[in-house]
Amino acid sequence: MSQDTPRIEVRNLVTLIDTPRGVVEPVSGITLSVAPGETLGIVGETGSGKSVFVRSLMGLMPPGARYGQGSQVRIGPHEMTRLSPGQLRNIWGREIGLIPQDPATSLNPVRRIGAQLMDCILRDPNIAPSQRRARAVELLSLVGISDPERRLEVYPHQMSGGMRQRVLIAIAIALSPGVLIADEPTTALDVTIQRQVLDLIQRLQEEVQTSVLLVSHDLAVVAGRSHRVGVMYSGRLVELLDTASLLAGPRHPYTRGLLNSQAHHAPAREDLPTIPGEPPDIRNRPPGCPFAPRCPRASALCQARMPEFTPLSPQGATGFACHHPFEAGAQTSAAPVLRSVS
Ligand SMILES: Nc1ncnc2c1ncn2[C@@H]1O[C@H](COP(=O)(O)OP(=O)(O)OP(=O)(O)O)[C@@H](O)[C@H]1O
Repeated sequence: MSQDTPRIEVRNLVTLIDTPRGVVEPVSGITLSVAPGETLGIVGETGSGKSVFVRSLMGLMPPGARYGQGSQVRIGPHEMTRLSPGQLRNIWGREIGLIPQDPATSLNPVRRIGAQLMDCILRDPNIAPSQRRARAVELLSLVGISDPERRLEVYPHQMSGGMRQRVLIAIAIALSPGVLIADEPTTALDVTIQRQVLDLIQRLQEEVQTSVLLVSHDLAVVAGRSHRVGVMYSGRLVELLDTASLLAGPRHPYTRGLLNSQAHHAPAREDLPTIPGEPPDIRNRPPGCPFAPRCPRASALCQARMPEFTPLSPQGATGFACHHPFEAGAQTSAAPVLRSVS
């Protein structure tokens, strides 16, 4: 596999979930790839399908969920949609590491930090049993935990939320996976700690050339840290753009609305409207573009037909799905606000 081969390659990913009220499709035809050493941000409102998407990438499907026909998810050399549970468990940690949302519930409360780290380290055939403790100390130092020898002996409740999140990052990188998925890694943390944790993920990404998928409902969190940003709406990828284009003026009206709504980070400004209305219920999606009912530019065409993804660069590394996109670079008044917070 060459240096340039994407580490993550997703083609037409559809995730279906059987529910008592019928089948729902929280992830609906997503295609994207992530290069070695690249950080791709994934942003979308609550319920847009981000969590089901990242779990589908890992083969960690919710109960009752399955891949739609023709879905492809390649992580490194593995086609995830075809693996057995045993094969998947072997890949988790080695090829793909997950930094979960909530450090408070993701660690075992009754086991010491060192023991939890050791569970991962002992899966590494290159680390001799006599070196495992040293490796645990090294990992805690790497994620910026001071006095690591002593911290191996403590329980999760004896650490702050930010420190627990660092431990989870140490666990995620213990086997040096080529891909790290950070699913809302800072939602549960206060703003200063948020920044430190994001800095840490970025530093690890740069030092080790990991590919990172950084998932957040908050565009400001991903904008300053990602090479490209994918915008999800109602289970679909509506825009995929490089960060410079995001700040210069996105093409999709939803991305613009999202950008404008980020003004909540700054003092209220009347010239930055938020998006009126609610996303559609996925049990009852409109036939055309799911954003049409809220979109100021929507026409009869949008109500009737879902727009195709229009690629703007080779292999669809960037593009948008909209019948009435904004002109490239057409300014939005929110970009300076976003630039100042990321
Ligand atoms: N196990 C499930 N059974 C049925 N529907 C589900 C299941 N899990 C998720 N969904 C639905 O799929 C949609 C997407 O959910 P998902 O949790 O992926 O959104 P999200 O963007 O990650 O939101 P949040 O930021 O709140 O986590 C939602 O409408 C949700 O109700």
